[in-house]
Amino acid sequence: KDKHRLSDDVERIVQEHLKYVSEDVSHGWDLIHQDGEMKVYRREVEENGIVVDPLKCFHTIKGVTGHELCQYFWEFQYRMDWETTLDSTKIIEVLDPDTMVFFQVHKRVWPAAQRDSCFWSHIRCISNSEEDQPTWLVVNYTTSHPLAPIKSPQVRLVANVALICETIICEPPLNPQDIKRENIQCKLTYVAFVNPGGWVPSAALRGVAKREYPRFLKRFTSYVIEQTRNKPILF
Ligand SMILES: O=S(=O)(CCO)c1ccc(-c2ccc(C3CCCC3)c([C@@H]3C[C@@H]3c3ccccn3)c2)cc1
Repeated sequence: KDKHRLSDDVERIVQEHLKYVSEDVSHGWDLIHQDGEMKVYRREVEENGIVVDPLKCFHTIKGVTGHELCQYFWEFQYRMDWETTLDSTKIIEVLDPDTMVFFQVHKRVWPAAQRDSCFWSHIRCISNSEEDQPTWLVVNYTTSHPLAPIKSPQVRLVANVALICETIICEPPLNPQDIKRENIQCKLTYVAFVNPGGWVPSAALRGVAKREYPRFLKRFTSYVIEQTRNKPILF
């Protein structure tokens, strides 16, 4: 793999997420939303009076693979089909076939000032030998970039987000070619560390997060189920 200027950062953050994903949420996390298989947890954390609550979501989605979920989350061309909280998104640099930098303007959430964000976004397949299916992940991590100048009144968000997906084959048929969508499901873990980048009233931001994250995850997963329904399975 040819290295690029962010290769070491990407490697470090991916390894951090792989360590963190299995940490349990039994201590210090509040279950803020449950809808069927979807469980959304949050820890209340403030840094210099700014709410930076970590968010962790676990979900099991039937009929799609982790590769499919990560592909639709990472690929740029689908972004505005499922993302309803953005005014715009654009790729500003491609670092390698699995890593790009994008710039986004988020819809304004009154009373906060409008936020924009600049992330490197990396997709990766981690094939753990003993398991039958690999783990797929996408990490979105804030980076600065000359083509994403900070322009007031917009406030630059700081975020570290990961979508980590395991694929499970239920009652695998003897011949792998015969696997159907009803035989597969995906265990998804979504973690988001978002610092709004400037002061937002705590109660308002906590209310927005509590409403928007579950909505965002439900909309995204429903979108992927719909898009993949009649397509060949992408393992
Ligand atoms: O998964 S991603 O990487 C998908 C990239 O397209 C991602 C998701 C969400 C955000 C995000 C951006 C802004 C805000 C706030 C901060 C002040 C005013 C807006 C929030 C707060 C938590 C609430 C929120 C949660 C979900 C969706 C929108 N709003 C979240 C950033 C990246």
